[in-house]
Amino acid sequence: MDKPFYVHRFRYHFSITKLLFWSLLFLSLIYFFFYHPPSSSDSSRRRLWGGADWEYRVLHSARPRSRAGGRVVLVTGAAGFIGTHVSAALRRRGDGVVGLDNFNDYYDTSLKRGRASLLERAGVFVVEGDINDSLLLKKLFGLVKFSHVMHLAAQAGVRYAMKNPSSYVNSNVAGFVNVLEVCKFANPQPAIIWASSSSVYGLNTKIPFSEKDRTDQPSSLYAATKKAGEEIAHTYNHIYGLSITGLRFFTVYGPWGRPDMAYFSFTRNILKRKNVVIFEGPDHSTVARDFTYIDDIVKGCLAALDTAKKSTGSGGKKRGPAQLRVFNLGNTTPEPVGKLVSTLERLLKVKAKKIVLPMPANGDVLFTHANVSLAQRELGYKPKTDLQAGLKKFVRWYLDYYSPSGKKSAV
Ligand SMILES: O=C(O)[C@H]1O[C@H](OP(=O)(O)OP(=O)(O)OC[C@H]2O[C@@H](n3ccc(=O)[nH]c3=O)[C@H](O)[C@@H]2O)[C@H](O)[C@@H](O)[C@@H]1O
Repeated sequence: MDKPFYVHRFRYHFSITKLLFWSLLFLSLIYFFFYHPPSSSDSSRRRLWGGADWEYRVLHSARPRSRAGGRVVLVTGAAGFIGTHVSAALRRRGDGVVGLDNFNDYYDTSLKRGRASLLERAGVFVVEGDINDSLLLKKLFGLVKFSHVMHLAAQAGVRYAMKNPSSYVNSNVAGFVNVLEVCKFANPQPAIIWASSSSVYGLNTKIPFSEKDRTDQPSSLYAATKKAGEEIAHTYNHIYGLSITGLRFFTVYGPWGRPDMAYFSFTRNILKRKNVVIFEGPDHSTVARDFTYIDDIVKGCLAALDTAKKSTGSGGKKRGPAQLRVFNLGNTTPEPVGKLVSTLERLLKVKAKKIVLPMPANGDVLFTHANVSLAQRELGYKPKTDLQAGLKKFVRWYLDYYSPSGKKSAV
């Protein structure tokens, strides 16, 4: 028997509604996943900072212990290796310190979180955010009158630049410009001390490397972005009167160090009985580095900050010439990578499984050696820790940190 007319009509409407419902659901899912990736949206990034409690923590951290003449320092890359040690040292002597770090996953983020917890206990709040986030930087400068910016946030590592070139441009060029842009409008403008690198000497063969030597032959994109930073610093100093000091660090090592660096990964591999690859130069020549211990670097950073003159601009305009400096901070005693390995073997009491390979064309240079006479004259910089003594402290920290009950050592 034929169904009544209204039954057909009802079925027809029902299937149209169903079709509409599923199409809308499908379209909204496409919109959600393709146009709204949850991890990269501005709003989700912004949720990491802001609010009354957050502001209180920033202001509390920024307060110097002695109100008269205390410095107030923004340390970018504060959860990084050098950033942690410098922040802790500034706080120990009574300066106001606010840290900033994006906690990216270039290496083990739990190590970065561990460093930030140490700083937290020392009275330094590490704001989670990116140097490319202008809103965040403006907010921080709106809350706090920073006298100095210690800009240590960067994409580090020489060889990784071949794998992820854009991260170097993003952090070391765009990020640095963003920091300087905010500093130029700040009132008062802060003095800026920032991390350049020994890698700017590139293919320079004149040794030891002096600040007067040529730096126009970078051998890696990492080096090129650090060299670009030095040129950018010149521009902001020239146009806006920002006082800027660049520090060329030479292969810095020590407790709470970077797992991507040779001394750290060699230690891990030796203990795990894995191979350790030692690069050699042409005709079996040794590759050497002017390995510099973290405590010497921290002293150099603090001296650079203490001798930095004030910026001269205001309201984004230059009012007079400002200080522009570059210093080598090295150890002055290059050591072959083979000696790094034999010292670690002795300290760890384990024989390394060594493999010697020709250095691949990966941006590495054969040799670094710092002439630090300028830093000695102007900053009173005098490195005191040799490789053996420095590695001993590193190994002690490493064994403690990675022991089952570890992760408690102080900076
Ligand atoms: O001084 C600097 O400017 C730079 O120092 C280090 O760069 P690098 O000297 O290459 O430090 P490591 O990665 O620890 O390498 C040290 C030496 O070990 C060698 N190496 C590294 C890894 C490896 O598996 N085998 C090996 O022989 C490298 O060729 C290099 O000669 C840092 O990683 C950079 O961020 C920093 O800017």
